[in-house]
Amino acid sequence: MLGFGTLTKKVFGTPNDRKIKATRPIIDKINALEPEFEALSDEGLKDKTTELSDRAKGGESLDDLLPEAFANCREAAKRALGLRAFDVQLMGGIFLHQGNISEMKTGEGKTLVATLPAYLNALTGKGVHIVTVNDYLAKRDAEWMGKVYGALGLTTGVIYPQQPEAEKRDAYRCDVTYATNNELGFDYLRDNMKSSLDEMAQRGHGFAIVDEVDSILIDEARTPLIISGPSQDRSELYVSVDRLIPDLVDDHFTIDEKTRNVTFTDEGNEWLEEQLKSRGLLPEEQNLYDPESTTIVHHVNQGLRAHKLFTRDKDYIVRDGDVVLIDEFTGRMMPGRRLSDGLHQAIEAKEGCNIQPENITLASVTFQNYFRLYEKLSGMTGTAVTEAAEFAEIYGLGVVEVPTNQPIARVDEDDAVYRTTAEKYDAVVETIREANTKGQPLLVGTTSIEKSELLSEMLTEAGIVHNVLNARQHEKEAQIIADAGKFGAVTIATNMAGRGTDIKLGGNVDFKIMEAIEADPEADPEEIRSRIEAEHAEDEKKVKEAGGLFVLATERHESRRIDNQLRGRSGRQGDPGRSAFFLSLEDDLMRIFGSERLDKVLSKLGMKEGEAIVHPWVNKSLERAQAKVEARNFDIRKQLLKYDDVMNEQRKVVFKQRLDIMKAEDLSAIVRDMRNEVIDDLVETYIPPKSYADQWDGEGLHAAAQEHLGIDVPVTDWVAEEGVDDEEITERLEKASDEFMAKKAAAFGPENMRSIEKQVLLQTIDTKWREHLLTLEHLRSVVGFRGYAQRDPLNEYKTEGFQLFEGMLDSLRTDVTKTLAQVRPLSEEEQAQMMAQMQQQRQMLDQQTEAATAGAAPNPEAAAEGFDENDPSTWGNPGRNAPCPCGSGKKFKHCHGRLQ
Ligand SMILES: Nc1ncnc2c1ncn2[C@@H]1O[C@H](COP(=O)(O)OP(=O)(O)OP(=O)(O)O)[C@@H](O)[C@H]1O
Repeated sequence: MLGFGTLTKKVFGTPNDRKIKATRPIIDKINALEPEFEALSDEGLKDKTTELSDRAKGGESLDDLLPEAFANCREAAKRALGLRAFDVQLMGGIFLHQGNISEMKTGEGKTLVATLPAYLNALTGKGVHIVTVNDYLAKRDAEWMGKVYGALGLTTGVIYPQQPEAEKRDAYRCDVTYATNNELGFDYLRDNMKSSLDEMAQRGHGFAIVDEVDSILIDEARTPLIISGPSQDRSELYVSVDRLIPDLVDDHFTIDEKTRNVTFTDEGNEWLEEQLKSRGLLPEEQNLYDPESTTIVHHVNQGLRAHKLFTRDKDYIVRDGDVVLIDEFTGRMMPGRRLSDGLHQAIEAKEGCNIQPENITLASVTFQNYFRLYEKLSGMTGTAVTEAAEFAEIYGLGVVEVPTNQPIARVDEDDAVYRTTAEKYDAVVETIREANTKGQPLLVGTTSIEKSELLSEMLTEAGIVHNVLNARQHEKEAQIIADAGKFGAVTIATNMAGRGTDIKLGGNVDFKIMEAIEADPEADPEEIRSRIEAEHAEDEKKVKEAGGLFVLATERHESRRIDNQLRGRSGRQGDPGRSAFFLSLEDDLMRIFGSERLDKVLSKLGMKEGEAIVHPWVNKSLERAQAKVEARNFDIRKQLLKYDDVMNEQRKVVFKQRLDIMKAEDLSAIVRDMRNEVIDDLVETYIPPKSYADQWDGEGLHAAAQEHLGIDVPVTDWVAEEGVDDEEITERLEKASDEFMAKKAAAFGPENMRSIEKQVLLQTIDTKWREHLLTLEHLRSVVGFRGYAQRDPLNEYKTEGFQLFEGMLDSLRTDVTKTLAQVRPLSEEEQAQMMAQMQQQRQMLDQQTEAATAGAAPNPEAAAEGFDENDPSTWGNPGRNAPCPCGSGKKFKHCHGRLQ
């Protein structure tokens, strides 16, 4: 019987059906244009691009241009790749252009789909970014689809790790740029650490098409991108905080062993405030709950955790003066691993070890916030519906299911559950043997490199010839995939065989042709081509008769999507195929999340050794377990985003200001405004409003003017004058400092002065912003501990985060004014010294950034590594006026530089 819901869907159509129907007239238009575009010459296609682009720039809407643009792009792909986009692909492209997520089943040709909206949107002249999950795909797609854009007269770029700066900038200036989410995010962060516009790599964020959108915007969204570097030495602080901890008594704090958190009681807080003040760790006028106290409170918390929650020889050991962590699951030492947020340093202080500098965040952004920078965002995936709610909530993206071109012919079997891992693997090997005997190609999915190798050993023992695709076999990836669909092939893979792994039944014909040409370079390539194509058709037929590709998975992943992706390597473009999951009660997912009920039911059903239970109920129960994990992860991400939103708003303000400063020719007005605000503040401090003249502190103001503005003016005389008020004094100070700065500008030359102002502004913003990031991190870890249990930590974080931000802007003004008041032309000697220092710093930062980008912990010693004062080839490019790296004490130009 049909439920009421199903019935109404049948009568009115689902919202998805309606969206699909709405594209029909557009697709008809594109199809009707086909003969007209077929008739165009190759040049004609490019001319069409120029025409469409002119019309777009002239104000015609992209929606109006869509049919012609899609028709042109389809024609170009036909000529360049021999692929004619199917109607469902056009449909997927329309949804992308409209800023949706197009859900298209695995193997439906999403790579080609992306070219349609990318081309249309690139007509505006703003670059389009196509985001892939890994570097291999970015490169593959840029090369593959680059032919289509080339035929249309557009340029294609690709971004990759450690790319030379100039090349990277060019790639971003292409019409369409392929890149991974990691590279895009890091480039954005790095750009906002640059000091001039032409050093910036990216040129804005117009339209992005995120391929495999759920993996990028959902799986990876939990880990923020971070560029870090070492901070200043704060060992003294750790030691002073550490001395305080043993004096705490039991009713000062509570400990929660489960969450590994500590909280101070009201009494504890009172005691702490007093102690911190008496030890000079907290200014007298400051309260423990002031936002300014965040950092010290954070360190006290970490000190307390170090003492009460971390036990020597259980959680860590002390070896050669280092604190080395112990893995709680394996009991092994983890040298080199460090606890974050100053906790490791707190333990070092507790053990009297050397305190190593902590790494601080120089810049950070979550993928969620990076992608929200784009004016228009869209995505593609094989499997989004499981996360539709999250896409709508966080990114405002709708998900539309696009029908498949051909009905899916793959048979997905119910899971087979065994009692033990050993029984499972026995069954896996047996099943592989059966399929292999009839020649059906197999892709066997495993969850780790170790497991893939273990299974490989078993197959070798069983005498089954096979290939292994895992990170160790990275180099041979393309070849292994090209062979995986051949008659009788067995390929064991980790989840490297996921998105983008395009396994062709009978093998990859292009590879076969290439091989044949290489084997016989004398022969006519065209002849080889037609011969191999004919042979390949036979191979393909044979494999189809054997049942197509069989995907056999040996474990379920935490996320349903990853499982579906693995299944989707089979049954592409309507091909026959089969998929099955073999599991055991000892699998991680079953142990951790499989409900006890499952266990009971299975034993009731009476599992016998070596026998599997296959029942749809088991599948449902497992999916529920997976859904639970997904829901938990979703909550974590939402929480992360809420906290990150606070920083995100501030980051946007700061990055925008930076950009404005970089763009500005002349910042003297801004700098003067800052100076005047500082003067207002000074006058207000020393000559309080509505106060009597005898309360005025002329001497204080005199000293402050000297310190902050660099001017020595007779303030004490001024305040003694008859009829002089605060306004008058403010004006005199403004005038005096204007004159002082004007003289300075004349000494430097106006042009130099403008550039000094710019550099000082940028550098001060950067320093302040970094300090602020650190304080925000600390704030985040302390809001939860605050004694006010009834307050919402997130709200606390928002309010205090805002106050800290305002405080940062205030101190920014003061610092810029002070620094500019102090700058003076340098002697040649000083200049040389400074240049050398700056260069060293820059090199160090670059190296650290690279290290952080590569995912490795930045190693402060790395900068010195490789440098050898006896070997000029290790010196890089020393400045001509810098001290010679050989250590002679002479300038480079007068020493080794002379040799060049
Ligand atoms: N219009 C077309 N006509 C014929 N073949 C096509 C067409 N579009 C794509 N294909 C082929 O379909 C295969 C799958 O393409 P692609 O790898 O882009 O799929 P996908 O949707 O990205 O799959 P997955 O996400 O599972 O990797 C490729 O071999 C491609 O050449």
